[in-house]
Amino acid sequence: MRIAIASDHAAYELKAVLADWLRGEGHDVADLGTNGPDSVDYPDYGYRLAAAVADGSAERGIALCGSGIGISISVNRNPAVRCALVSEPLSAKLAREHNDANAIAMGARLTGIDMAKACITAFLTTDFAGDRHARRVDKLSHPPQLETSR
Ligand SMILES: O=C(CO)[C@H](O)[C@H](O)[C@H](O)COP(=O)(O)O
Repeated sequence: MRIAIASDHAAYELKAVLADWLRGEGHDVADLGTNGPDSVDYPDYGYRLAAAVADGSAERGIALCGSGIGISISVNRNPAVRCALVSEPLSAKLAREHNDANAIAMGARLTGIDMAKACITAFLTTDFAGDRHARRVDKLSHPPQLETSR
């Protein structure tokens, strides 16, 4: 599978471990940075990851920061991406089955390597269940217009 992976400085070491592991599993991995400990801003990497998923160059995205929160928020600013913040495999499985998530986010300061691998395995091997969930996911692409303040 074509997978894009990106992180801020808080998660670059976890990203490197996961990218190597995914390549060893036979996946085509695009590492979108960052690649060192220098402090960077998670939205820059979240937006980059989201663009790769949205334009189809990646089928799935994996976003990492210290908690997973900031980068998941930034990835989800792209309307073509449904990014689930997960910390255990059942959530990753449900994100696929019920939400057709095309990205997951995790926190390197909260989630260890083995747990991150278990989440990714569930994310990559679970199909979308469709049916009633398809109706709901479709609504995510058509949010109501928000009233503008006067
Ligand atoms: O966005 C986050 C929290 O919501 C991430 O955990 C960031 O990695 C974190 O904020 C970075 O913090 P730092 O003190 O600049 O390393």
